[in-house]
Amino acid sequence: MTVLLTGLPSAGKTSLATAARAALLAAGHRVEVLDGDVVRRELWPELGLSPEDRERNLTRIGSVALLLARNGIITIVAAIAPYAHSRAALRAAHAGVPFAEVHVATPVEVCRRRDVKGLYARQARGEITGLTGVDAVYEEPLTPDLRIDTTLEDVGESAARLVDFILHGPVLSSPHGGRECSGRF
Ligand SMILES: Nc1ncnc2c1ncn2[C@@H]1O[C@H](COP(=O)(O)OS(=O)(=O)O)[C@@H](OP(=O)(O)O)[C@H]1O
Ligand SMILES: Nc1ncnc2c1ncn2[C@@H]1O[C@H](COP(=O)(O)OP(=O)(O)O)[C@@H](O)[C@H]1O
Repeated sequence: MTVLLTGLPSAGKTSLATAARAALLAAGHRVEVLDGDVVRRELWPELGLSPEDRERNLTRIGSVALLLARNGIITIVAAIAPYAHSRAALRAAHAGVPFAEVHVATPVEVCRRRDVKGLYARQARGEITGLTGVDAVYEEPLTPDLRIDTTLEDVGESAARLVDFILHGPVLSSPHGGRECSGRF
């Protein structure tokens, strides 16, 4: 199964992926995390943040995710993935392999307060432009398989909901592997 965690910078994607991985490993599952920030640095440092490169980034992540997922590894992708059409393409590429889109739906004001990497402050000071959710587009998922607003819970609570969804939610529980195989996409 591939699980895409999509959301704004500082929404909580990396924290949730890391905590969910630990819980799933402890329960005996095989798990990998593909974090946008990490694969960009280690696998394709030539990609920037233009719309074309963001699309390429998700396509490449999707290829790796599919290899892992179809070999029985729970693959958690933590990426901003700002474009609805790129996310739909990722889902479509998983034909026959369970796939779920999880919107880490933390509001931009909360993300700005967290500002883990100082990006919101840098954008406000005019040092960078094209920050997703501020002056670059983030197309909110309209029908995600799961939505997690991290505003009112801690990482452990949100991660527990994510793990429960992965192990017991409709995607893996369905005899057809969730809606990916339902013909809607
Ligand atoms: N302008 C701007 N907009 C968005 N993000 C920025 C920007 N500049 C740097 N960064 C950092 O780059 C990380 C990009 O992560 P992704 O690969 O997940 O992005 S994308 O899906 O290709 O849009 C992203 O990682 P996360 O903070 O973990 O989400 C940012 O830390
Ligand atoms: N319920 C929660 N889920 C995830 N992160 C949370 C939550 N509550 C607070 N946070 C904090 O929000 C920040 C999210 O940062 P990070 O995971 O790096 O975000 P992203 O990968 O989306 O850029 C972390 O400092 C984390 O501790």
